[in-house]
Amino acid sequence: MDRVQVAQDNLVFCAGHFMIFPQGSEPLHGHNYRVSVALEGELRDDMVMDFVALKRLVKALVEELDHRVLLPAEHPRLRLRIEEDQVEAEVDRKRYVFPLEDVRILPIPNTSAEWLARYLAGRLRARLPEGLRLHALEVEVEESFGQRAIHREVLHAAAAAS
Ligand SMILES: Nc1nc2c(c(=O)[nH]1)N=C([C@H](O)[C@H](O)COP(=O)(O)OP(=O)(O)OP(=O)(O)O)CN2
Repeated sequence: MDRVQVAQDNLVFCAGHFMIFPQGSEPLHGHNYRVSVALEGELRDDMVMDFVALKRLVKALVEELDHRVLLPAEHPRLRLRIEEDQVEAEVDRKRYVFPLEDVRILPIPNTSAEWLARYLAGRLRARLPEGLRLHALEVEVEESFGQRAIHREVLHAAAAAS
């Protein structure tokens, strides 16, 4: 089994967010997130996957999040209301209103680095080309220097065997 990894300087996104903790929510703030992706599997045409194609896929995913405010759709204390081109986000006693085009509403319960890594892994998995012989996929999201979450998925046996 072999492993490839892409972790280039351009696989970054600058985004605003706030974590919602049991005791309250953080102030809105931003990070320059860095993303890296690793794939493990058998060789096909002498590669696990072509770096060029993998970089292109990951870059497209991070660009969707770049320069946006990230809001988790699945947190039980966050109420999101979309009216025309505005999003109102209410958590506890805080209320924000953002232009809809400036936000990404994500299907996750919180915008922790862990959930962002899982979210990106799911998006990437759905876009991987057919026919790769992959065993595992790993996405790392670094929120700030030395502070990162890594999500690893063992891929379905059928995908690995194909
Ligand atoms: N396991 C996790 N812990 C925390 C996460 C996370 O995503 N996963 N996120 C946060 C906050 O979002 C926060 O932005 C990071 O907190 P903190 O390190 O305090 O903030 P800074 O990046 O500004 O770091 P300093 O060292 O204080 O400058 C918290 N925990």
